[in-house]
Amino acid sequence: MKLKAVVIDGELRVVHQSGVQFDAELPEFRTQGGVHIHTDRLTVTSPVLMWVKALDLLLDKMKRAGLDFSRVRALSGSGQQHGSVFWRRGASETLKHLDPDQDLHQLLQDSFSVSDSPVWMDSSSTQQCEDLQAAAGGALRLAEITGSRAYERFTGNQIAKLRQTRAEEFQDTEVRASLHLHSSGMNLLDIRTRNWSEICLQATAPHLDQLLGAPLPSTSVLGPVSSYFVHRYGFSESCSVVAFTGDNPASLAGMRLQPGDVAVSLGTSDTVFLWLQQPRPALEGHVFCNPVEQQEYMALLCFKNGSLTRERVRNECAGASWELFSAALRDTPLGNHGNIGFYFETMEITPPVIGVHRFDSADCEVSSLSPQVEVRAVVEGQFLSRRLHAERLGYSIIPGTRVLATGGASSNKEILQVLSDVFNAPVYTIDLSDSTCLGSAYRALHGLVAESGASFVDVVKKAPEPRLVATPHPKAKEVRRPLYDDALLASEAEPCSRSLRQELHETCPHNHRNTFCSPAETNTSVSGDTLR
Ligand SMILES: Nc1ncnc2c1ncn2[C@@H]1O[C@H](COP(=O)(O)OP(=O)(O)O)[C@@H](O)[C@H]1O
Ligand SMILES: O=C(CO)[C@@H](O)[C@H](O)COP(=O)(O)O
Repeated sequence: MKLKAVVIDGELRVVHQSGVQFDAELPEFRTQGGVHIHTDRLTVTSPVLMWVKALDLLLDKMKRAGLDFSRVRALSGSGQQHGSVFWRRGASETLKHLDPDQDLHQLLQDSFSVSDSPVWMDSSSTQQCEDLQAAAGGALRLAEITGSRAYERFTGNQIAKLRQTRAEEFQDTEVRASLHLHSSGMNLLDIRTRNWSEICLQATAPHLDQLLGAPLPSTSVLGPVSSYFVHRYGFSESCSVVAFTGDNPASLAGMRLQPGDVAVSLGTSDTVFLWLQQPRPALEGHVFCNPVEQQEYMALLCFKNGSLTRERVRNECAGASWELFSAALRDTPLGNHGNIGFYFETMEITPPVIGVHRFDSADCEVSSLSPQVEVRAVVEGQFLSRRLHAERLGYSIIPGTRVLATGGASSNKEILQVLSDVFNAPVYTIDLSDSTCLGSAYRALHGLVAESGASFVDVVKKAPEPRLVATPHPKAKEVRRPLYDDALLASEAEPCSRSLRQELHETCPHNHRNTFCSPAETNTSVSGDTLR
């Protein structure tokens, strides 16, 4: 987990990159993977001052590297979606008078009413989610309004939890705002009107709209950069700040998604997302407002047990080395001789289940697999699940489909080969594994000209095309069927958790037990006009 920056020039070339790793460079906050997992295993937070201090360190690094801040014409950014920051009363006054001789983390040390910000991995607001769904007329109705049923990590439910469980801190809070401005991940925004939903506001906290302010289009220029950054780092007074967004929407911009593409982000979380023209919210997954086309949308699935699970298996089965992890993938065959696993080490988001289950080639649940087989089992199991859920969301893999991979693990060729084989489609990457940062830079550039009507596509047309990095093995198609069969068989095996079995079984609307329904049969393929 890092705070990262990318600077591009007018030709869209990357001219500077820097990063600050939370665990290693800010050890005083004692985080693991940038977070604290609390003893209930549901509450997951990050120290808010760690993020502020990381910004100090990042800007200092950029300055030391000789970046001429005075040439930066616009900046934008993105953050993990759903990280909630609670400012203390008086913070807006403090922000107006920042002394450029001091670090931000010193200046802002008393400016937050909650020192541990709930992050995207938090699952502790189930009660508030249930209350919100009841107030909205049910989970599906809430999904129709906000694009998602109630999710624990969404900011609205975190605000409701703070109000109910820590009334004093809530009263001491001045502006309740997510660190980023991607409002559709809050369970508060009506994704069609693009304004706050009255029902959701009322159910979350009275008069919340007055505290949140009006939601803004994502191309909005918020104003010039603060005088603190002008004096401390030498930014130009005319440098524009363009509205920030969530990391996944920024990544959609950075990869310049095209019709029929599916993006698979392998960051801390694994996410799968698509460009949508018409929202079709469902009980699973999310529909967000599109970050680059104001009238359009994006669909997203989020999987919590992604990189951290692969890391755990790497540490236990591959001597903590990605090279050995990759070698294990190279040395084991596609399909893993029928060995497969489901690794939901913490409460998963998609599907909402917990537990680790390994199955051998005879579909018997086993307590362990050999190290190499375990490595392939985790990666195949994860990608199998990503594909199953993407198809449920309406995604169909057709000739010409590209899988665009991004995020830290997309630098691993062997992992991308498994992705290509399981999706039976070619995998592409962009040169920078950090499409979120690149997308934020592209959005900053677009923000400068959006008012004059220039489209995002036009602004970024000179950007380099994604590179082909993996094509499916000729046998991928044949192997895919037993893979899916395995998944469905596994779903029937004892003592697999009931909800997991149900979850996998529901994948097939025809109630087939031991065979996988082809996408054509499922009647959920996306028509040409739903994908851009
Ligand atoms: N060579 C590699 N093989 C597989 N995974 C990797 C490799 N290098 C980094 N990663 C994974 O990438 C993850 C970080 O991805 P990143 O996109 O930087 O995350 P975030 O944006 O969430 O901070 C780490 O958790 C790590 O497990
Ligand atoms: O919760 C979600 C998406 O809804 C996550 O995707 C977070 O946005 C965290 O992203 P990474 O840190 O894994 O990129």
